[in-house]
Amino acid sequence: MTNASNDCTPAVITDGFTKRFGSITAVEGLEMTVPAESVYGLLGPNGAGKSTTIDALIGLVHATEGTVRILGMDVRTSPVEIRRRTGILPDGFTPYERLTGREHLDAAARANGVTIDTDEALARVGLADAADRTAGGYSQGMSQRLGLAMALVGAPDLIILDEPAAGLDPHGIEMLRRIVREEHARGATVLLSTHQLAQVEAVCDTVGIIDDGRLVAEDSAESLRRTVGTEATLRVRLTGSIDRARNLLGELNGVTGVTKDGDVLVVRCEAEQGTAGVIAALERSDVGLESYEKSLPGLEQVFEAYTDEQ
Ligand SMILES: Nc1ncnc2c1ncn2[C@@H]1O[C@H](COP(=O)(O)OP(=O)(O)OP(=O)(O)O)[C@@H](O)[C@H]1O
Repeated sequence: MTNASNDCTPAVITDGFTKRFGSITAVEGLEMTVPAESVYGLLGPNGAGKSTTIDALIGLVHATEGTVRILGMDVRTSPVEIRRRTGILPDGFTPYERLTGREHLDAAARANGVTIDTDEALARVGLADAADRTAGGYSQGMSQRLGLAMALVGAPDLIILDEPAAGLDPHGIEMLRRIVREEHARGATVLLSTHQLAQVEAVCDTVGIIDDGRLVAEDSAESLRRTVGTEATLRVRLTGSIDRARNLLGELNGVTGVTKDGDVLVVRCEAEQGTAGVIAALERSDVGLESYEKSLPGLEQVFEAYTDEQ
């Protein structure tokens, strides 16, 4: 399959994409750009418009207004070529009950005009032992694993995963993350849609946040974190006097607040760099530093800042 790394055309561009269902506007004027070779997380609360957007990318719904381009091609005029170069795990994937896992993969390979090592493809998603069982007897997590294996058939340039962690146990989630990283490393673009922040935090380098049908933020995960502040927090345990430590740190440069939370001292610093000074000051003093935990702004704060979650 064509390697997407040959050019830097964005893997997905939507221009003013709007989708209405009767009087309901599911998505409005979406301007989304998924850079080539990125791992892009489309994040949003329930009903935000994620699935409608993904459905438009994969040709399941047609735009009421605007355009959608995948790998440089318009979804309306090049559906076959786009389909050939794109792997899809749809939301709530359900396999054919009467076909085995192996038969599903063989069918996907035939449809893509490629030959694959079916055993290896099934082993990669942890289904080696269930290869010859009919999928009607698969659990939700096993079905999801099969859907993922089908999305990877033919080493597509763009892999679109809608709520890929649904039904997966912790081992399955670890497998999913490993596979996303491996596909990214071979040059594929991965677009995953989810309302689970942990999935995005773990693998995505670029994030789009959709809320109420509109893209409210899109940037690198790092830049988005910076928009909600650089403040770092230390939670410190001491063997000595917590009040003495509080007085000591209150005077320190770069410290914006010192409070008590039970027997834990909570120290807020302007930036991460300031935390080293706090630790050094505590170590030099006689307050007996026992342990500390550091936390930085995460995507959770970004998500809260950009969406009006109730
Ligand atoms: N076929 C449809 N007919 C009518 N309304 C629809 C249809 N599909 C989606 N909608 C509406 O469009 C809005 C966006 O729905 P969508 O499924 O795209 O959200 P989502 O972000 O994927 O949500 P979730 O995380 O809950 O899956 C919702 O208000 C939904 O009710």
